[in-house]
Amino acid sequence: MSSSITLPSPAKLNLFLHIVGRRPDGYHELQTLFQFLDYGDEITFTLTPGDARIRLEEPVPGVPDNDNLIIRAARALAERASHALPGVTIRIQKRLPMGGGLGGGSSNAATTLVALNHLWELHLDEDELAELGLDLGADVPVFVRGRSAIGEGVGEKLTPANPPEDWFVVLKPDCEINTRKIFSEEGLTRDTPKMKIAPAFEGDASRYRNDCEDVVRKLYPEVNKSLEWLSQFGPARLTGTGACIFGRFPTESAARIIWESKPSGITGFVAKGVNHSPLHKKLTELK
Ligand SMILES: C[C@@](CO)(OP(=O)(O)O)[C@H](O)COP(=O)(O)OP(=O)(O)OC[C@H]1O[C@@H](n2ccc(N)nc2=O)[C@H](O)[C@@H]1O
Ligand SMILES: Nc1ncnc2c1ncn2[C@@H]1O[C@H](COP(=O)(O)OP(=O)(O)O)[C@@H](O)[C@H]1O
Repeated sequence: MSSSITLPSPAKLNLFLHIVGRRPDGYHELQTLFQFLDYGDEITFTLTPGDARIRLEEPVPGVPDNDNLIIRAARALAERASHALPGVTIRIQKRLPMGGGLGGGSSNAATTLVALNHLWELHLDEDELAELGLDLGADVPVFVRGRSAIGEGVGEKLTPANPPEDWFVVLKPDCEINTRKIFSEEGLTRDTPKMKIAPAFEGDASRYRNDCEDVVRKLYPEVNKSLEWLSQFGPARLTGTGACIFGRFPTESAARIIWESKPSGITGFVAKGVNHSPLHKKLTELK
């Protein structure tokens, strides 16, 4: 087996996000529809026999290595091994904005768990990896499992879903949003009635909301302005707790026309929504 592997670490969108209650520990209970994008970071893992260290070739700017979810995921997995493991050097090509609601950090953690389970030949099954991932972040399990899904609880109870694989214009307003801050806002909607989730949800996600959107629009005028602009062309939403927003289009060319006309100074990208994670697709091709 090759001792080096390069794998995608895709973004997710929350096509809708309802807050349906609060747990005794203060965490919010959600109902959210996750879909992956065929766009994200890329991570290369190279085993280093003779050097037991788990290290990043270069730090992610602003994230100390010990806090980096890639390192934390690799260490958590290594603890599960019953024998000495070769070390690993990890290189990340970061494309996803941090604090964007695209799940970049969680996706990096999931790609690390899946990649090193393979390279280290640990044979943990999907349930075990998802459980390890949940300790790192609520969004990690859906990235480990790699199928679009409705998330309940804090996002860890997953029911597979098949939303249409539309094209998206994703815009990143010029601000970083802290998830904790949004969840502690007094004015946040926390009592959206729970929906009954049918298996293989295929409904029209644009009929549903993101309950964080009103609060985020009020606190971050940049997000409000971008949403107003994108909404002219069709349904537009916030993903997660922001800051990124997305508009949905039936074809790539329709999305690109809007992307080309965006106001100057806004960053972002055009990507396709996919119900099977590019991570798992690539891994299957390699096996
Ligand atoms: C909102 C979502 C939707 O996909 O995504 P992002 O916007 O972060 O991408 C996630 O549920 C984000 O979950 P998670 O990754 O665990 O969030 P963290 O940044 O660890 O949470 C920071 C803090 O927000 C609060 N928090 C988080 C999640 C949740 N369901 N209820 C909460 O009350 C808690 O106080 C927590 O300590
Ligand atoms: N590998 C990583 N990539 C991105 N962020 C990371 C990583 N490891 C830890 N973090 C921390 O996680 C926070 C949330 O990042 P991210 O998951 O990209 O955003 P969001 O949860 O809003 O989608 C960052 O602000 C950063 O401090």
